[in-house]
Amino acid sequence: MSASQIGLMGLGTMGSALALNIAEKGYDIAVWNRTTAKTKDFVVEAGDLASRITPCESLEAFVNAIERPRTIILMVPAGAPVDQQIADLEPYLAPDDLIIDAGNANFNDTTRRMRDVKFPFLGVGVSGGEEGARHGPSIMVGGAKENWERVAPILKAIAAKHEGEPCADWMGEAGAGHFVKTVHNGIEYADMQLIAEVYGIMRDGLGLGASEIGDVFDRWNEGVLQSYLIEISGKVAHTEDAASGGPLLDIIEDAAGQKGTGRWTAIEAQHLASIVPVIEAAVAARNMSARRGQRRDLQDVFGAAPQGVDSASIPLDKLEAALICGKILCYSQGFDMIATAFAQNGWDDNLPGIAKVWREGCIIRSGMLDDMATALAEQPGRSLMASPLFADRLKATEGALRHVVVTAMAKGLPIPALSSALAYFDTMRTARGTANMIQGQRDFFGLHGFKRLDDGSENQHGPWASN
Ligand SMILES: NC(=O)C1=CN([C@@H]2O[C@H](COP(=O)(O)OP(=O)(O)OC[C@H]3O[C@@H](n4cnc5c(N)ncnc54)[C@H](OP(=O)(O)O)[C@@H]3O)[C@@H](O)[C@H]2O)C=CC1
Ligand SMILES: O=C(CO)[C@H](O)[C@H](O)COP(=O)(O)O
Repeated sequence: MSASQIGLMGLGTMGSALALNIAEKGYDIAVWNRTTAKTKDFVVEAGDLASRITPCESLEAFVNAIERPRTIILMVPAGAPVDQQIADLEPYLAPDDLIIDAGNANFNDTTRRMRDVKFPFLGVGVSGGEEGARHGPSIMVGGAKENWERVAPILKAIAAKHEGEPCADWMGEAGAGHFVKTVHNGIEYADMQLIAEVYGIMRDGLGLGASEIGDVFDRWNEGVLQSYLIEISGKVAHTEDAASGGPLLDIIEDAAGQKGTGRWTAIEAQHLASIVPVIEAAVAARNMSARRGQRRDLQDVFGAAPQGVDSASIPLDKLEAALICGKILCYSQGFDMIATAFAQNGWDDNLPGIAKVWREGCIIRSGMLDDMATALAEQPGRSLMASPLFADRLKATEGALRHVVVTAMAKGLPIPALSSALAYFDTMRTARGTANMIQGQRDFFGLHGFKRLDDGSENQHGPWASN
């Protein structure tokens, strides 16, 4: 067989799907996996595509199977496995061979590797789960532009397409690709949490069954909320469990797992002094979900909080509008965070380009992202919330969000992300805030100084009243 055009290491869920996608697009690919048995199984399961795949049992054979200058994709867990794979490859590589880390790396690690790895290196975020990797993911590339240009044809070929346009693009230098993927995942957490909260309102407040809730999500998926996450939420709610004969959703433990990318977004937001409270609320909510024992204990102490809500008091169209409002606010926070990080890192940001790459293939793909790409292009440097289209949508839905938050909170239904979205909106649309009190307190106890509004003078102090 002639040399493969590309190599891929790590034939897990994502790597094997990506390798098949690459082969299907007409590229010859060499593959290697730590556990050799999986490599053998993979080729058997590749069917007709096996003719384009060169399975390798040793790293040396793998590297030698790839045409030079080589391109090698790593699809292994973040952290030490990536460093280990790079170190193991090093003795076999030539100086112009390109390594692509396509896993969910922490962008700080990617920036470090970009500096320390002796070979051209790209940090690439891939989203879409197994199905996306197999048939067209969203691909966010970071690193030197000339390295992106080396692999752009193949990455664009395997990416999802929006009206023919590939959802794969260069996000910027260094760790920019993995940074954008991290914020994507932060938004993914927030979007999922907002959906889970309206599910909770329907289940515990309105007393709807799983299948009825599935119908609601199906209907919403025909409107402004059309998205992959709403679509799969409908499917999850409709699924019956053969063993119990009831909805599968009802017997799934209410403790969410997490691999850490949402947490990375929240941590990075704090480093940047960026404002992503809905994402932070979603990460906290996953953490709270995992404390099942503590929640049971506190329910014993205080009694169960959720009370039924009169169905007339939260009509489903208001709930839909509240979700639309919360979603716009959380995406707005995510885009603001990317803009802040890119400015601090000296990377050129292209927020409309990022929204375009997210339109198809990724977990947060939705109709709304197309509108966001347009809105962000119309007003560069301005928050999505202030764009004419989304300002109008916020004005049209803000009342519903307020109504749902007030009603749900009055009944003790937990809605950390929805309520945080509303608090963010109210804070950010209030020109005269309350931090003058904090500045007064800081100066009172620590002489930290304040700025006067009347004459603009800085670093002013009391005197403060003594009683
Ligand atoms: N699953 C998903 O939906 C998505 C995952 N990702 C990211 O893609 C990457 C891979 O995830 P996924 O395919 O789900 O993971 P899997 O657990 O399915 O597969 C992991 C792969 O990495 C290999 N591996 C694990 N540890 C090491 C190591 N120390 N050295 C060498 N190889 C190792 C495994 O080999 P072996 O067979 O020997 O165990 C296996 O091939 C991760 O970074 C993940 O965060 C990104 C987007 C979506
Ligand atoms: O990157 C992804 C999708 O974009 C992965 O599915 C991600 O690993 C899911 O994250 P978590 O396990 O933390 O929910």
